[in-house]
Amino acid sequence: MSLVRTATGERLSSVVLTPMPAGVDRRLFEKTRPRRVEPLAAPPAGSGLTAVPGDAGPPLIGHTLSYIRYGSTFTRARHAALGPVSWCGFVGEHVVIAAGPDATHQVLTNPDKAYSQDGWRFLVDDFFHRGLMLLDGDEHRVHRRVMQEAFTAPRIRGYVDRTVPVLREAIPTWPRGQQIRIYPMLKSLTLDVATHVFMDDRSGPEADAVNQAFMDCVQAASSIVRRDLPGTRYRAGLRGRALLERYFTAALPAKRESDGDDLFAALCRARTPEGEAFSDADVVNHMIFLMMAAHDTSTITSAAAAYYLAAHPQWQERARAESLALGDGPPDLAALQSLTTLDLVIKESLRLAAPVPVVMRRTTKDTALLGHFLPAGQLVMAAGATNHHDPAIWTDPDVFDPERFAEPRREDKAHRDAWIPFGGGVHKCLGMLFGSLEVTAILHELLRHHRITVAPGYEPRWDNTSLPVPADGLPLRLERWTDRTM
Ligand code: HEM
Repeated sequence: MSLVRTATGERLSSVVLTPMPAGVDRRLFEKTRPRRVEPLAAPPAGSGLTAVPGDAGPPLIGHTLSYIRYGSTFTRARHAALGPVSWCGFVGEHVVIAAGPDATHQVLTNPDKAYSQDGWRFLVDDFFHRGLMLLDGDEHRVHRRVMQEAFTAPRIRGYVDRTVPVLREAIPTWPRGQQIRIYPMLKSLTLDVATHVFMDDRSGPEADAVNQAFMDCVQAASSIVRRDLPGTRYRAGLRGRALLERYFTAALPAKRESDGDDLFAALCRARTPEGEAFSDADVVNHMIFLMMAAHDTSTITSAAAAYYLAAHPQWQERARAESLALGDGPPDLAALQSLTTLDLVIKESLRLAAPVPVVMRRTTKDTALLGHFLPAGQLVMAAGATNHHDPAIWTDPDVFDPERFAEPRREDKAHRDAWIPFGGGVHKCLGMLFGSLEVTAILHELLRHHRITVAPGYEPRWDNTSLPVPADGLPLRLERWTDRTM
């Protein structure tokens, strides 16, 4: 795999994402359709199972580049062409795509303990080693129970109270009357929130080095060159990981003594009623993973929601009216939860632009998925974002229509796995509540100060090299909201 990635080159994704005229793009997408459908592995005789259908795609790289360019449009097309269980060539392996609510449900709930998190470890272990999402079985259960102590309602209330001042300081100063790339601005903001809320208030050169190390780890996790070679993102990521380990290890003794209300202090103190607690190494590993899990996903969600609010001014006005009605004081958890229009808009943004469109697993033994045979050691991609566009569940699935989440429609209730941006089963996102509140607080502050607009006809393009991020930084404009000049 590393050879394949080395051969394809470090900056390939930017070439793969080159904008093209719609007709050319359509023809290019046509080429990703399975040509010669082949079985993945022969089912055991007499098992009654069928082979998974699919195709490897171009030699060595398989369909990796198609996924980078088309993301969940690619997995949806595979679902339409080959059904809920198919396979394709991907990052030098063959991956099974589990698409649609029944297939994802079985993989995520994992009733036969046939799926492990090795699908993630294979991609990101060098940088997020022993993060909660990378653990399995009893070890994962114990670590999750301990970590839950840092995500109780009172703790989350405290994190929200630490988040809001960071947003109120930054967002009103964002430039108006010119095009801004909202994605990098939100990324820097959510990284500030994460350092403030998770690690306590820090500033100065050390904070900058720590933030840079996080960004290096995130970039390295999706780099095409997977070797410690000079000048590569991968080497920068390995160095970043080493710096983070040193930083958190050095800060740990003081944190263990502190009674702070940041997440780092909370993890040091976390203890289950049975007395289970984290070792020093556990706290360091979890902090590094949590910083990544928390800020990238919130950035993508707030960027997508800001775009949809800009593209749908009637929803923007409706959400703004509720935000203004809250008054000028800093909102607490209850106030943020009362913003029902933003809640609908965020849910619809998470449906249409899921920040984690697929989750990775690997089979630990031969198993069956919806009547198909999966051999042991098989890489599996549970493509939850395909469910978000299923016409059997959603009316006009490609249309932005937040009302679909409101009573009496509640289209999300059509199936347990209809809407799964936070995953499902034992690995379901532990930061779901805090992440949603953070995004709500960001949009609330944006709406209180600015009107958000977007150029007519603009369509976001997503780079799916790792989590989907706007390929062009998502150009929007901020105006004074009292202006009627849109
Ligand atoms: C909109 C924001 C977010 C989205 C869409 C999101 C999505 C996800 C998804 C899909 C998973 C499941 C991965 C899997 O099954 O393999 C996950 C796991 C996780 N997330 Fe989030 N996440 C978000 C925000 C956050 C935040 C803010 C935090 C922490 C403060 C967080 C912490 C975690 C943790 C610890 C796990 C691993 C859980 C486990 O393995 O038991 N996430 N997230």
